[in-house]
Amino acid sequence: MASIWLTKLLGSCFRRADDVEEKKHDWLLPAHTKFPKGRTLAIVVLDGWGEQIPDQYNAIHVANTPTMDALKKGAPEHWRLIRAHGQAVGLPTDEDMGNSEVGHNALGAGRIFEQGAKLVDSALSTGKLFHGNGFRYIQECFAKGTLHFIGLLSDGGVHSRYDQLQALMKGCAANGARRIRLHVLTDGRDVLDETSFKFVEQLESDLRELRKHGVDALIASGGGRMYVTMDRYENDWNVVKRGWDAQVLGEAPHKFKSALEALTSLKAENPKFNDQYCPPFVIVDHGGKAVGPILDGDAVVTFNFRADRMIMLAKALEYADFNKFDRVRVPRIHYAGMLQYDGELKLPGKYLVSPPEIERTSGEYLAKNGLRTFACSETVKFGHVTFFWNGNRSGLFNDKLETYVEIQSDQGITFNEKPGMKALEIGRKAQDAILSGKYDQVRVNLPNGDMVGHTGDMKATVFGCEAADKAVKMILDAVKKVGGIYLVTADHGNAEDMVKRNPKTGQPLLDKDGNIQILTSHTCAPVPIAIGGPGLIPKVRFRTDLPHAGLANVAATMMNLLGFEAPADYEPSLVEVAN
Ligand SMILES: O=C(O)[C@@H](CO)OP(=O)(O)O
Ligand SMILES: [Mn+2]
Ligand SMILES: [Mn+2]
Repeated sequence: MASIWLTKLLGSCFRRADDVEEKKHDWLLPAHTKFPKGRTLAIVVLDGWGEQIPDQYNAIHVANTPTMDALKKGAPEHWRLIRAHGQAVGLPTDEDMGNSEVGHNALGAGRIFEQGAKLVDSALSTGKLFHGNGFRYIQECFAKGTLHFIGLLSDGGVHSRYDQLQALMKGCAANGARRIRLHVLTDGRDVLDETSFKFVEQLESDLRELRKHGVDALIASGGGRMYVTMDRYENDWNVVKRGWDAQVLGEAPHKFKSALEALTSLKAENPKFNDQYCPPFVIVDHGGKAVGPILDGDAVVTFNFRADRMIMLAKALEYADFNKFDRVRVPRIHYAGMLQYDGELKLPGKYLVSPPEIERTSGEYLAKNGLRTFACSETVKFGHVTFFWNGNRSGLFNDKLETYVEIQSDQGITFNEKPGMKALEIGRKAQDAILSGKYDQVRVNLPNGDMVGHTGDMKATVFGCEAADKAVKMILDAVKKVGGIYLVTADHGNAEDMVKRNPKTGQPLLDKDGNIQILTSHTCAPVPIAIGGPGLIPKVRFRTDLPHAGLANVAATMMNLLGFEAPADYEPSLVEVAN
């Protein structure tokens, strides 16, 4: 008896040891038979830098960008285009433009995951959303409290989509919500400027419909996404505070009877009015009382599926211990995010749809294989090369092997005011990291094409692209000095197209006053990828058998360039060594 017991025990010990061994083995990347190890690899992501018709509305084409132009001459062996939008990055359709979250997720994870937009679509269409724990949690407040929705009023599909909000409101009403308040953030960044009017009209009509069915449903507050609530990476907490005051406290410098009146009056008052920077406003009743502050016993849903610009608000709503601004009054609420926005912080704790499970990212593999990584950008893009790159996971995998450096972004300005942004500082930090010999991978994001492109200011965007090009040169020079390798790419298009075009002719579209319609959003354009540097062994070239490759093919490429085979389930590497 005892010996059987002992055999079993020993057996299980051995099995456990085997399992551990297997786990460890899983993480070890085999050495590549052709690509050597030990060459510093610089990875540069030009944010918002796509390939488009080379005309006067293409800021990258107009800009003087000798470094990027020289890389292009390496085509087709060392320069090519890859997909950065639609299904290639896990978005619902090929009509969906790319964005930083899905772009950097794909770059870092080496595989295509169904992204938030798609997961929410399916949770809504199957009705699964209304049966989950997150929904039950907010539902507990429906009988006595108000249900508040806070999010981006847009159909851009980058942070949110209006049809999802519609389905959510309807579903909540059908499942018992009796009082609903909307706290809207106007867009103008993923959609054309001043489309806020159209979205507010649509929302008012949907709320009227709900009221007909006995639901007390109203817009309670509003503000522009870049000035109210949707800051990211803790660049400027004042942005979140402005939103808090309007949404929670029911206080704002501007008070109106309706959201449409708010937009119309604010625009009439200020010739520079635009959707992105609309000041905060509160809707009041005839007695001047805010119609929907967030109170004890209420439920709150942040309906954006994208993470970065919801995390700060999620912290303010969820953390008992919070010192970023004076919340004045902290209501006891049931709060759920559309998704969980940060997998490491488990923030928020309750959510309506489970986020994509982006695991085994390249960053984690590199750390497990002892490679040393340096990642850097300025605040507004810092999380892109860290948090997004690592599958929406904050923090380091290994603090002995990784260094993440954030350069503080300018605060309180629109980036056309200082279009150079911190590109040269990022270039300098990358240079130092490369020359130090302390890192195997040095990874940066250069924000100009995107952040300045979003302002719609052509001249400033041209300047910004030139600054980014200079930073690329600084990095390439350092790579040259240490005999390293570079991989330069982008996460999606933006600066290469500054006007809305007729899809058939490619000519710019005019608005009703005859002015060219400015495009502030991302695009569906492919993006360049270039490799090179003295560390690249002879005869390395891009494969020609992957014409539809996208951002997800970059991680395996990078692992090869570092001397490793990529995991078998990663999208294939773009490079080969010719015979
Ligand atoms: O600024 C943002 O939030 C988006 C556009 O909505 O841009 P990016 O995906 O490049 O971060
Ligand atoms: Mn981007
Ligand atoms: Mn952008």
